[in-house]
Amino acid sequence: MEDRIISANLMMDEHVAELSLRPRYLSEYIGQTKAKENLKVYIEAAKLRKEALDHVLLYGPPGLGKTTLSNIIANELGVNLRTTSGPAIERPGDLAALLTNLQEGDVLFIDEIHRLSRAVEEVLYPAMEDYALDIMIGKGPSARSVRLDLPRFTLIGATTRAGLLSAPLRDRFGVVSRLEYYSIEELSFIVSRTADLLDMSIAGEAAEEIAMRSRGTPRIANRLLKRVRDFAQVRGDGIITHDIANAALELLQVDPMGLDYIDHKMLRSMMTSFAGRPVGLDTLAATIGEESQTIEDVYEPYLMQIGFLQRTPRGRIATEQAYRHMKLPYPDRNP
Ligand SMILES: Nc1ncnc2c1ncn2[C@@H]1O[C@H](COP(=O)(O)OP(=O)(O)OP(=O)(O)O)[C@@H](O)[C@H]1O
Ligand SMILES: [Mg+2]
Repeated sequence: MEDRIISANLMMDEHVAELSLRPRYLSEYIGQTKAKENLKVYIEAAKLRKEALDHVLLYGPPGLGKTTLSNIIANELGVNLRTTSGPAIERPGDLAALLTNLQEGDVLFIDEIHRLSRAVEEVLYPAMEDYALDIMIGKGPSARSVRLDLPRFTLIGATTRAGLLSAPLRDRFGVVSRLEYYSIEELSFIVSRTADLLDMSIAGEAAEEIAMRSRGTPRIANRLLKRVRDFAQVRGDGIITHDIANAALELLQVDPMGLDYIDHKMLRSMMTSFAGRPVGLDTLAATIGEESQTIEDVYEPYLMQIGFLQRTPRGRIATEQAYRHMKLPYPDRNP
């Protein structure tokens, strides 16, 4: 799954490239109007009052710009950003060390915050609520708890799976923003912006073509653009025309809706092997040889977003639109 060109997850060799493409200020951050407008007000207010920004939870599918947005928030506030992730904080002491090293107003960014252990989470509650750290001194009957004051800081948590967050943790975020898939227009803009940054020459229609096949995800758009550029340099004169973009995307086996062979395999199997009847997640997973979790987290959200797949109480079904896309006859359920 990881070598799918349309995977929204970060690939091994993309870390450095992404750094240079990340917008640094809200004004450069394309789309996500709702989240952006809200944050703009909160950031402005925090700066006016010279207070730390309320804790922020960002959630949504991979590659939509959660990490980017956290960087921007710290930038706009003009404070330091410390970055860590749920799995990296193994013991409560690790978190305590991070917290005591913060300065007034700093942002602590915890990626994959749904993966924090219970014990670590418990340290986080008083830290978020009262800017305090409760530590135990000594052992056995003489042990006592001491409360340490922490600087006023902002926690930004990011997760692709908000449903896995415990209620007490979720409740402690004052600002909760859900990132949405991007429109074709927004993605075209992102593609053009990236092309500019990388000194590429690209036609408007080519940018739009790449945008249409990027599954609403900037990370995928940027990746497709780079692969199309390779093609333009080898097969053409380096300029990305609409024809070159189409030919390259064809070769990369990303169809006009951004679906690849695994999406096709899954849809075709629902349409033929199961003849359009509702299919349970596990059955579907076994049939196409993928894990249920992967289907649920990675393939399904986009297929549902574009109206190709529906979840019903009895299982997953492909919609009429999906049949049309796959050029298969839609089973008539009301003969
Ligand atoms: N609004 C945007 N405008 C322009 N580029 C963007 C935007 N959002 C994301 N990008 C680009 O997409 C890439 C991926 O974004 P980012 O790493 O922030 O996603 P993420 O939501 O943190 O993903 P993950 O869930 O994998 O951590 C960035 O390198 C950036 O270049
Ligand atoms: Mg991220």
